[in-house]
Amino acid sequence: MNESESEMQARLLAKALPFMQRYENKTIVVKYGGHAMGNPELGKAFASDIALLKQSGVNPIVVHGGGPQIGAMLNKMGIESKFEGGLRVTDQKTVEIVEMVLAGSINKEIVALINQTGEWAIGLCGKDGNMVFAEKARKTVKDPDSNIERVLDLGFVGEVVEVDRTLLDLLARSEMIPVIAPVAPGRDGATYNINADTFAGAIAGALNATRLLFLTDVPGVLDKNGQLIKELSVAEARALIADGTISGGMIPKVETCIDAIKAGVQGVVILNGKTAHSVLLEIFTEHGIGTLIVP
Ligand SMILES: Nc1ncnc2c1ncn2[C@@H]1O[C@H](COP(=O)(O)OP(=O)(O)O)[C@@H](O)[C@H]1O
Ligand SMILES: CC(=O)N[C@@H](CCC(=O)OP(=O)(O)O)C(=O)O
Repeated sequence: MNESESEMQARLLAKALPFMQRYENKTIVVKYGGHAMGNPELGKAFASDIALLKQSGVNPIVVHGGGPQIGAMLNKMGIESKFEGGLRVTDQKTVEIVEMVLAGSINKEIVALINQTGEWAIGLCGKDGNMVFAEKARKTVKDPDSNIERVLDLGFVGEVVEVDRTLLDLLARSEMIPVIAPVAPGRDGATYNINADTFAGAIAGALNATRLLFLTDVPGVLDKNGQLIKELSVAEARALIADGTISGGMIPKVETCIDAIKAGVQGVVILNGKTAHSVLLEIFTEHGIGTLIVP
């Protein structure tokens, strides 16, 4: 017989009880990616996990993406998505749509899901409470043939330059769970589109978070035989990038993990967002389910 959602929740909850005090009063930043959002049942399970963290005395902060959803909206408006080095080339029209989708519909969808559990979520972006300031990203790429470095003009793609903890510290002492979209203003008055992984890393670093979780579409970092690696030091993670075991989209993700650890996060976990209740299974079980990266 298939287990119902409520039966599954009850079973996981019983297992979680012994571990619930481990992260009391600790900050856990969870990056919820656009690909993990597609399935309504998974979305509900995610919201109930975040609610349970809050009820257990943890300070959960959700940072979300929405790349595929931005792509779909741009498509509707007849605008083509273009990426360079994994980042969306963002002109003025595009940044308006990015803000509308990320800080608008997606942000409110996640807030509503968490609120449906009976908890209180509040939707924000970097602009709210002067939380995050960005500046134009300065990215370069190396031409593989000539080896010449080229500066990329990505338009309104930003890098975080400043995080002010005031609002997040205030919310940590309240009933509210912050849900943050990776959009931030520049000191120049422009609005910047920031990669959600990078944004989550900057927030977690500024708060010296105990854990930063990256929900993705694989169980974690896999070794050469496709087996999950349970724990990695920064040095081991770098070695896996250098020898090609870590490739593609996993490279910037692991690099973001390393940057977050350098910025003061105690441990970063890459885990499968497509597993129901993955947050609960990571935080409230003895060994977690993903790859833990530590200093
Ligand atoms: N060693 C590795 N372990 C796990 N995934 C890897 C590895 N090397 C490359 N990848 C790829 O990285 C992908 C995750 O990166 P990405 O698609 O950018 O994540 P997201 O869209 O969730 O931000 C995986 O789906 C996998 O194809
Ligand atoms: C600069 C840049 O590329 N920004 C991303 C922001 C959203 C994001 O990162 O969403 P996921 O986590 O779902 O990929 C974008 O425009 O798609």
